[in-house]
Amino acid sequence: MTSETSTGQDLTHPGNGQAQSDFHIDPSAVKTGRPDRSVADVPDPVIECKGVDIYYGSFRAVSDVTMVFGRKEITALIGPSGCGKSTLLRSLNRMNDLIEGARVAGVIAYHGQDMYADDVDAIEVRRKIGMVFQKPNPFPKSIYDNVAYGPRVTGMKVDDMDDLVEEVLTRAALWDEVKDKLKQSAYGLSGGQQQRLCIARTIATRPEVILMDEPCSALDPIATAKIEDLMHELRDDYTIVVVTHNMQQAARVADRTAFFTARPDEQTGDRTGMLVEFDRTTVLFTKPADKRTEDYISGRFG
Ligand SMILES: Nc1ncnc2c1ncn2[C@@H]1O[C@H](COP(=O)(O)OP(=O)(O)OP(=O)(O)O)[C@@H](O)[C@H]1O
Repeated sequence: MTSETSTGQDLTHPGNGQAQSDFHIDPSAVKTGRPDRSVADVPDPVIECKGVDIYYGSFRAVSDVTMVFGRKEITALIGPSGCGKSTLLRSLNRMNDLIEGARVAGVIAYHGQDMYADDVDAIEVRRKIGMVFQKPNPFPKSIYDNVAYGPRVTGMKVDDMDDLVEEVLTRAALWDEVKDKLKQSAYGLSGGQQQRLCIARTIATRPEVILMDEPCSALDPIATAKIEDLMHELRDDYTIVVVTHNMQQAARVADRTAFFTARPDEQTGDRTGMLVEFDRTTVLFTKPADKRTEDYISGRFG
């Protein structure tokens, strides 16, 4: 079988030109990834990582990551279990601060400012850089109050909360499904609806960046497709970073993809995560520069 992307690249022959019957990426997924939008050669940085190491106590979980997250782009972090994707993601809005013993070395800058500098307020960082988790985790409150919660507790100036709730739920592609039951418990929603509510809750405080940690892994394929559609909608206004185990999902949604792997740390012997390759998604999936990337995306590793 020979399949081609919209750019005419042969997806069954990634990288080295050898036929691979076990190539796991659905070529049509790559083809439909970003047909409507070209991706700049160089991202316009919102968040920059420079020589980032992340530790849990003395264990170095992530080693020497240097990469940028581009404005109004979706960046996917992929790689085998334990390579530090979630650890890196959590460091991008100082969520790791909440984990005992977690520590970041190197620089993570938000619009050029070191977000770990002494005078930076971690709460403010998390307001600008929100996070959506793997398992939908609405508060035990009404649908309305889930959305209103963030603006209320952060003291955000809101002219009309009803308007904000409607706007945000509309933006999260949920309004039509919930507009007649706003006062009902969020727990009455399906998993996919709950996840869209969590996205609504995140954007209610007007962040610039949304971090998503495997946002669809607890969802069925239909709910997953809705979240992916929503991500496509949101990228017009937000910078999104998504951790996913699902390579097809990275190929479908992401402008750029970073592939990580884990290798024994030269200093400690522990397995530490490292960035192998970071490129435009279509390039990474069709012409990976590194053999390890090629092995991973072709299903021969991890
Ligand atoms: N809270 C923690 N305390 C100590 N070690 C941790 C903690 N969280 C993660 N780790 C370790 O850090 C390394 C990276 O884990 P992380 O969860 O970031 O990887 P991952 O690539 O996201 O994995 P997965 O795909 O399985 O979710 C692993 O060795 C893991 O055991």
